[in-house]
Amino acid sequence: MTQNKIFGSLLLIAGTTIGAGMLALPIASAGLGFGTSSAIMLILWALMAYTALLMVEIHQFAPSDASLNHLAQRLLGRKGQLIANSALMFLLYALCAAYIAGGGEQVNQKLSTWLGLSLPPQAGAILFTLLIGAIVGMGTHCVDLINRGLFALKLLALLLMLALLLPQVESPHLLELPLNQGLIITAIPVIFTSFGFHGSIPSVVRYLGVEVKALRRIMLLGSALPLVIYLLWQVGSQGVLSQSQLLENQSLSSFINQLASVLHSEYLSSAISLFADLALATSFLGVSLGLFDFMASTLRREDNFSGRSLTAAITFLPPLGFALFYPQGFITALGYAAIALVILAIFLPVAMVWTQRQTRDAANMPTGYRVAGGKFTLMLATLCGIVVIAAQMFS
Ligand SMILES: N[C@@H](Cc1ccccc1)C(=O)O
Repeated sequence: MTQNKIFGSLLLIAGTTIGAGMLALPIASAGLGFGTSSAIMLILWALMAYTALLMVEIHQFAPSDASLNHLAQRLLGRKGQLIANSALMFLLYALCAAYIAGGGEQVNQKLSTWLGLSLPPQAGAILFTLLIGAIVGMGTHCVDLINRGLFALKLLALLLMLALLLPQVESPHLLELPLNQGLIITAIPVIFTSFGFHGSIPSVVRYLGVEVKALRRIMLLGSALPLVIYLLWQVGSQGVLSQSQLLENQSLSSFINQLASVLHSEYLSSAISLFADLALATSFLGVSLGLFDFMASTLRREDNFSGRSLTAAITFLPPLGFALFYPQGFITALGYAAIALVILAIFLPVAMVWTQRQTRDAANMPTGYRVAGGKFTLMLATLCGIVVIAAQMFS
């Protein structure tokens, strides 16, 4: 196993995590203040890193090409497999819906500033979906090539944005107290989704092989990197805008415009807008390709033009429908994604580890690697998952 592969896997995990959800962080945590929102971020990061380690514990006794579907079936039976597949489908649909709504807002914004067109909000969503849908329809190879290029650009735009934004921070903004503690409830699900990446764990295991030590390091570092970047992004955005200014903007494009208007730098506004566009495009490409492949294998359509068109329609029309009804539904859809993500990234890993530990102990098999904390931590993680779902239901 080369250092190169480890580095590649780290980037894969960090790259899936740092998506358009990051754009929602300052909007969703508006009114909470920097201190409270950072504390929530730390807790949710620890939760996600813990369950990623649980997945490593599960993968160690399975073939290196095992998918989530396979693991759920082996450890939890048909019912577990059904739950895993339904949660995955719901997660991918909700994320696509969020990305289309967010991307649509950005496209509309561009059309009005560049061409002076003022189109209904739905037009942007349709254009954005057609563009990304056409790329996904051309196949994995095409998505891979375009995604690599956009991904590299996204990282550059991110670094540039942070480098320009951080010097403008005014520390008094960062010390503001929460305006309303009740806002925590709306913030939790969105922050939780922004730390999600668990769908990529099987791909990393397949790529690296079942190397427990390396996998553990990758899960911890690959999720810690987004944590650092998110905290810097929060310092940047919450340090430039006051809590009440942040609270005024509940849509993506108005938040970006607001940031641009208080920052007296053309470059910085362009870097933020460029990063937002790239984050939306790469997230949507990655997630919709996942959904497309999932649908293609579930429906077993043939791989010809009519088969692919039908799969594309099933992949893109439902989330587009959502975005047409709720053009400002970016944050809302990210919140709903959290429900499915709790099932996939908390409940399933906990249930699978629980079963695996019990069967191995009962049969006196070697324990192998076990994540620290025992039953208590498994139950604590489950409780946190219930809190996230409850927060989404009541917000
Ligand atoms: N973390 C991603 C969302 C995501 C969740 C779960 C799996 C994959 C992606 C984002 O910020 O956009």
